[in-house]
Amino acid sequence: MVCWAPVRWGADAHCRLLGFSRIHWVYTEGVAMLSICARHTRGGIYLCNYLTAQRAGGPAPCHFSTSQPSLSKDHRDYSLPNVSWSQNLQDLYNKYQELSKNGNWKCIPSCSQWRLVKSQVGDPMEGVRENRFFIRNLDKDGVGLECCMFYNKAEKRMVCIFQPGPYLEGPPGFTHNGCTATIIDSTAGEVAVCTVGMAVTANLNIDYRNPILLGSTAIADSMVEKVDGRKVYTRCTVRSHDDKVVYAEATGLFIKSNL
Ligand SMILES: CCCCCCCC(=O)SCCNC(=O)CCNC(=O)[C@H](O)C(C)(C)COP(=O)(O)OP(=O)(O)OC[C@H]1O[C@@H](n2cnc3c(N)ncnc32)[C@H](O)[C@@H]1OP(=O)(O)O
Repeated sequence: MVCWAPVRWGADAHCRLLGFSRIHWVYTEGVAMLSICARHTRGGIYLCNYLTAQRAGGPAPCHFSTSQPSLSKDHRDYSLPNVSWSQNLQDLYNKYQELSKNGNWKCIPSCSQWRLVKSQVGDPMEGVRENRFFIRNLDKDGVGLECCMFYNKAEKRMVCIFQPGPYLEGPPGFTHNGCTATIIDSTAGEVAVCTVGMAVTANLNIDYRNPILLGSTAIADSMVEKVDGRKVYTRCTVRSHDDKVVYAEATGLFIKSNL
């Protein structure tokens, strides 16, 4: 069975989770979302330049990254703790790892997938190209998004514990709302995909309740509310690590892929 997956967080892991044997990587939102959301970050500008250069067939700018992975390198699992993690993030990670021991929760690995793919469905970057894991697209630990997702199949629920870094600044000292939207979209999208198979976002409504301080630890808690044919209705709440502050509430509609 073939799974057509967009370049997303853990898509590879999910395809395996869902029992797909082959994975074809399809370029979808990467460039568009990077140019909107990541433009505000130094790394984002590098990435935009890099992707623009690639599309034009030229070389990547040399300032893109000093630790740019090579295609032959093993993939790194970005969901593992690193030194930039705060104690709060580490504590939450430990909590969900503990909950995973009885099998109710499952930690979702996130990989920086770099694959050689050929255009199969009108890929705008035809030929050989490189794919990156969008929500963790800065190689340097701690400057972008540090995060890890946990899935609960019985509850049709996905949580993403995360810590936004300084390159994700919107209002001074606080997280850009585009970043929060990305986390919500990714977390809700993941639970939709885990529930029905490949699906894409058709609609996302977000109420931003409170700003998220950069460097703080938060949780995006998403669940599937209803499946109606190809339509998957999800709900997501983003709150502080101690559940005291609600940062955002969202509903999302995902449509199961026909492919
Ligand atoms: C591991 C991977 C994680 C995945 C996370 C995914 C997160 C993403 O960012 S995905 C990328 C961003 N999203 C996209 O690119 C999607 C762009 N849009 C599309 O491709 C299409 O519009 C698509 C697929 C959503 C729907 O098109 P299509 O397959 O033709 O279905 P269509 O017949 O129009 O709609 C199916 C049903 O959904 C409803 N629907 C579609 N869009 C909407 C909408 N925006 N609002 C409400 N209802 C909608 C239709 O009314 C229809 O309902 P019904 O069956 O009751 O008549």
